[in-house]
Amino acid sequence: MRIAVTGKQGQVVSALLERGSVAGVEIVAVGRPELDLVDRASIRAVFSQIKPDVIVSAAAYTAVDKAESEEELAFVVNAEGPTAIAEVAKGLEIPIVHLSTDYVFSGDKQGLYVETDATGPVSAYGRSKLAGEQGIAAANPNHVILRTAWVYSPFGANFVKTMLRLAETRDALNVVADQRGSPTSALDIADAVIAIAKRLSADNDENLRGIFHLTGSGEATWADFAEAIFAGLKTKNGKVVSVDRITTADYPTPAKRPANSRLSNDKLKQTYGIVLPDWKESTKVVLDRLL
Ligand SMILES: NC(=O)C1=CN([C@@H]2O[C@H](COP(=O)(O)OP(=O)(O)OC[C@H]3O[C@@H](n4cnc5c(N)ncnc54)[C@H](OP(=O)(O)O)[C@@H]3O)[C@@H](O)[C@H]2O)C=CC1
Ligand SMILES: Cc1cn([C@H]2C[C@H](O)[C@@H](COP(=O)(O)OP(=O)(O)O[C@H]3O[C@@H](C)C(=O)[C@@H](O)[C@H]3O)O2)c(=O)[nH]c1=O
Ligand SMILES: [Mg+2]
Repeated sequence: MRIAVTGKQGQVVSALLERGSVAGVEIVAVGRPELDLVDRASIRAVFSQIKPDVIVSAAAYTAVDKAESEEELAFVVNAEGPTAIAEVAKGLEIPIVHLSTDYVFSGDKQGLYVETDATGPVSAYGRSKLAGEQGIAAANPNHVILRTAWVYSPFGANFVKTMLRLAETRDALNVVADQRGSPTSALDIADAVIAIAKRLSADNDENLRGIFHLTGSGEATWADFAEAIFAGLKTKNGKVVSVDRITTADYPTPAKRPANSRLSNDKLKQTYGIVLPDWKESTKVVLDRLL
């Protein structure tokens, strides 16, 4: 099976390239310059040459704060581009698996978010990703939209790498303790995406299509996540960094973030039998590679 995935250096595309060889699946990464999400002509040209069985739409404008001042560009990259890719997939009669985000929700709900809950993004990034979900669903019924969250990995830019970098020069860090979600390893996402892509290309069942939540098991605040990272750092090289637990109000940012980002993964478990490992276990795996 051949999977075309958008982007070249991103976390999820990098994880797919690594995990694809383990799973015996050919992964073809398509990104700039051949495929630029702001250039519709490049989107139409590239996939018919690759002849994939499934397209994975992983490329995105992910700079959450910067998107507040570049909302138009975020919409082109996160909504118009992926919608055009879904149209291409429709023309090729193949499924598209698209990555979306917890940031499509407001964070005001008390419990876990399920797939049918009302969306209500509170940031430009979240609005652009929601528009992407809607465009894809309208363009190609043969789609799976995977809402994940708090992605980290040995690749690209992410919270784990930021914490380790800051730890080089600091003994204590202020980290928000009133936003709750589930850190998710891109390596675990890649394994799930490959399993889902295999099922989709073999089975037309419409129950396999639609929106699914896909996050690491367990939950944490960003402060909990930072503490787990620094616990791993201490074990590895003895460096001690303490976390001062602060509120969102004490950490002003251009973009608002949901206070509650916790997503129920029951639908994915029931439909596909997929459950991601606990975030603490996967954090250790990533720290082992980074340290
Ligand atoms: N990171 C996170 O915490 C979360 C991410 N997601 C979603 O998961 C998906 C994967 O995220 P992640 O791997 O972390 O993303 P990254 O930020 O690591 O990578 C972004 C990717 O998008 C590509 N890209 C950006 N702009 C363009 C463009 N104009 N044309 C072509 N490619 C472009 C980049 O290209 P290049 O290779 O050239 O740099 C890169 O490969 C995204 O859809 C994201 O919205 C969902 C929840 C959380
Ligand atoms: C660096 C730093 C961040 N923070 C806070 C800010 C923020 O609330 C939280 C996480 O910071 P980040 O900049 O990594 O967060 P952010 O870029 O908003 O992460 C999001 O990215 C997009 C792409 C998604 O789709 C989301 O699921 C989520 O992963 O931690 C601190 O409290 N202290 C710090 O030293
Ligand atoms: Mg960020």
